[in-house]
Amino acid sequence: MNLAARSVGSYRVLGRWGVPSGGWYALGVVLRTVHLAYRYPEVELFRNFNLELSPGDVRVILGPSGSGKTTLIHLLAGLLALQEGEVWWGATNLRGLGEEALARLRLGYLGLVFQHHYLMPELTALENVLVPGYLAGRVDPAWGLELLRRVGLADRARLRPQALSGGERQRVAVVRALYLRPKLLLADEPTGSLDRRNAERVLALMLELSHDLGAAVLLATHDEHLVQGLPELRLG
Ligand SMILES: Nc1ncnc2c1ncn2[C@@H]1O[C@H](COP(=O)(O)OP(=O)(O)OP(=O)(O)O)[C@@H](O)[C@H]1O
Repeated sequence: MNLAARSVGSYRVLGRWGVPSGGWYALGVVLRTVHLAYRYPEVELFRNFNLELSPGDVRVILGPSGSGKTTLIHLLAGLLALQEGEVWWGATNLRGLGEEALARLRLGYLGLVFQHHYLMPELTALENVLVPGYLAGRVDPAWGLELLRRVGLADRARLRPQALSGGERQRVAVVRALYLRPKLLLADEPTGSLDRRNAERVLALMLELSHDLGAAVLLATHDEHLVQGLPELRLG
């Protein structure tokens, strides 16, 4: 698979044009970090971390185990309290948002994929895909089925996770994350528990579907080989 040949949108660096933060400029930005820093008592993970994603952009966060990838994804998702710096989703600064406002915003704005699929075992593949729809009051089985078809799983829609392969489960998780057409997809080692062939397939489908739905993608992984050719930032 030649990922380098895939359309990955534009790659821009914060401050390249010296444009000030906020205002009209923020409308075209899906995710922005400004001087982000994080440390645990024993270790500083990153400092002055600046990142900007526009609609359709794809960026990889590369780093070895323990370099802070998961911590960074959690900060960007608003799942971990900020220490220093800012995280913006479009024109909204996450700092100062209450839990309830953040949860409401997250539902429509953000898709999340983790190494583990976190599918609900008692629900079918299609029902799992529809879970965000129930939470947001936007249940559309035809759309869920269409997305499953896009990742080659239309004939698996009525099966429960235990009847699916690892790669199939992860494709369902990707579809669930994209069901509400989020502006931003954050993926933390989404292929970490798959073999090479399945990892490549899941990654390719995730990028293709995100691209078609207009979502910017930030993907954290330690696997340099898998993401060769995609624009990257390094931690650690
Ligand atoms: N709650 C915590 N308290 C103290 N240290 C922590 C905590 N969570 C993570 N760490 C440390 O911070 C560092 C970064 O952890 P993190 O999980 O973000 O890295 P990672 O790059 O995602 O690693 P991996 O690829 O192994 O999942 C590690 O050294 C970890 O031990």
